[in-house]
Amino acid sequence: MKKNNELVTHRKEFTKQFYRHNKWSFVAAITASVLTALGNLVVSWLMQQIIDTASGDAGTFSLLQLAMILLVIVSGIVMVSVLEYYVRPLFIKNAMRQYKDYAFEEMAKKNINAFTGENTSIYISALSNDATSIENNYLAKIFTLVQELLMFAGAFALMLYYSPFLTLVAFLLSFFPVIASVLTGNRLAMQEKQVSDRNESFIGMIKDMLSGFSVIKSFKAEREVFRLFAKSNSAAEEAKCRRRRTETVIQTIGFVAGIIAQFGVFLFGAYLALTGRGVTAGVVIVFVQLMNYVLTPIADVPQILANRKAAYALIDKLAAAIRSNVRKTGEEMEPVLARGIELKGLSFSYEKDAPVLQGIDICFEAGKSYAVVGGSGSGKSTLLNLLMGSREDYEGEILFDGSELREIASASLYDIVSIVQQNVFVFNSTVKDNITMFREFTEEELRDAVNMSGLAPFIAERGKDYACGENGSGLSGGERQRISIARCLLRGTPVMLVDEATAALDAKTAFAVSNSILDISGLTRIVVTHRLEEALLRKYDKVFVLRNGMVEEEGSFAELMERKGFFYSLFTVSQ
Ligand SMILES: Nc1ncnc2c1ncn2[C@@H]1O[C@H](COP(=O)(O)OP(=O)(O)OP(=O)(O)O)[C@@H](O)[C@H]1O
Repeated sequence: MKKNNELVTHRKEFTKQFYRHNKWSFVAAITASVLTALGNLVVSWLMQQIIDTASGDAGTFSLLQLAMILLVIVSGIVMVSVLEYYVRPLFIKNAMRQYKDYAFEEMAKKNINAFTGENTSIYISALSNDATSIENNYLAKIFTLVQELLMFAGAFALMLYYSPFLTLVAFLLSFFPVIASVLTGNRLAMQEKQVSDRNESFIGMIKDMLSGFSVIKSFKAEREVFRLFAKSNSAAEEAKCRRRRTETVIQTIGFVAGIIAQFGVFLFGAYLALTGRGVTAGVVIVFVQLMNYVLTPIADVPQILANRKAAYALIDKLAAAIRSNVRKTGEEMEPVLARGIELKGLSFSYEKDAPVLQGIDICFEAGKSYAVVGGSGSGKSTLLNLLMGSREDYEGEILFDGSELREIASASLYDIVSIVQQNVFVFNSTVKDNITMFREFTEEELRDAVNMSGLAPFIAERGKDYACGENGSGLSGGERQRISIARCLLRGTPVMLVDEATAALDAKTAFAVSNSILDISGLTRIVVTHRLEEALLRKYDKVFVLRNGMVEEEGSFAELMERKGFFYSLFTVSQ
């Protein structure tokens, strides 16, 4: 029950976006729908008047007067159409733009590592196919719904006014279409959700195929991958096919039941007119027309409501995905580190009963530099990721100047720490944009970051407006890493985490870059490294040696070497 309420609250946040700063176009579009419905009803009334006046039955107006009324109505309909032309697309455009903008803003609140662990296809599908479905089946249908319900009520009132008896007959004959609609409506919602789920898998498949294209080619796995593609493609098309079939069934049942009801009224009305029971020819013809206005909503409304339900399911799916892996808002902090970062009894595991870090007690003092070394899988990257606030499900404490990491607001945390990672994402833009991350910095700040990261020769040769290409396709691995280091240096955070940042650089550049990072004074540096180079290791204030998720040894390079323990053997093997 609580979960249901939460779902509805999250959904409301999303549906609110349709109307935010968009109320007037919504009201105008609804007004146009109301006027269209009224126009249609008045046209029916006019038709009855014209037929009865022409066939000699007593009418209230002369033919000339009726022609004048017709002129007024037609002008009115044209004006309403013009209003509709402007406001309906305007409402839908703003609604969808705001909906997607909101979804993106909410996605940006997720944890720093959220999209490395989650299936991202759900978001791509939600902002493409699902959004189109919501636009067509939910938003555009609001106006159809209003128009049809009004026409239904108006037609029913007019029918009662013309002949209560014939209305009763019409009511009984409408029973079939009502049953038919209700029976088929709900199936559609279920099938729409299935279409969305299959689409999501299909997008995931395409994403994998494109990202792993070089692996597929080099392992000659095209056939095998094509088989997977074809399976996923076929499943997505099957789901759409089933939905289309259900739509056809709904339409056919509605059509047949409608014909039975309409002709039943027509024949019965004709009988009443011929036997002189107070029903004119005009009334019979108008009844057939009004029956349309009654039957169309009976056929459409359950389908529209089912589609609304389907759209809600799509919104709920996106809302639930967006609400997971979100860092809760915490306290604001000054962008400084005065004392240091303390880890107290820190333990963490990705999966139950498989600890990756166990009972770690470390103090990183402000302004000093630390190396974290250890064998592959010993938990080095996990430690850095935890310091970046990627997870909150650790045991023990991570204290920044005494404040628990979980309680620090994301914005404050990333003003204090920044990370240079192994895998560098490069945007399809210039080198300068990739270093500044599209923000403004002074020329001097930029020059310093470029010099320290070892990018200066590259920029001197290609210029800072050099286009990096999609995901840095125009750059070497080393150049990408230098961009990442420059990015981090430019941010100027008091804490810099470095995860194997120099792995892709040649030995000489790697040494120069590491050296310049180690020479910055006042910066707290925690560097994960596999490169066990004495000249560099001697520059760290302390080296922490991890083994099976625990701190096996700690001390300066000289102390560790003297101890002749685990580090000593790691170091000597690597030389
Ligand atoms: N997202 C994850 N889900 C589950 N297990 C993970 C995840 N990331 C890492 N692990 C596991 O946690 C352990 C520690 O990994 P981590 O990347 O922290 O080690 P590392 O010391 O940085 O290794 P390397 O030097 O090879 O990069 C490994 O056994 C790894 O398989």
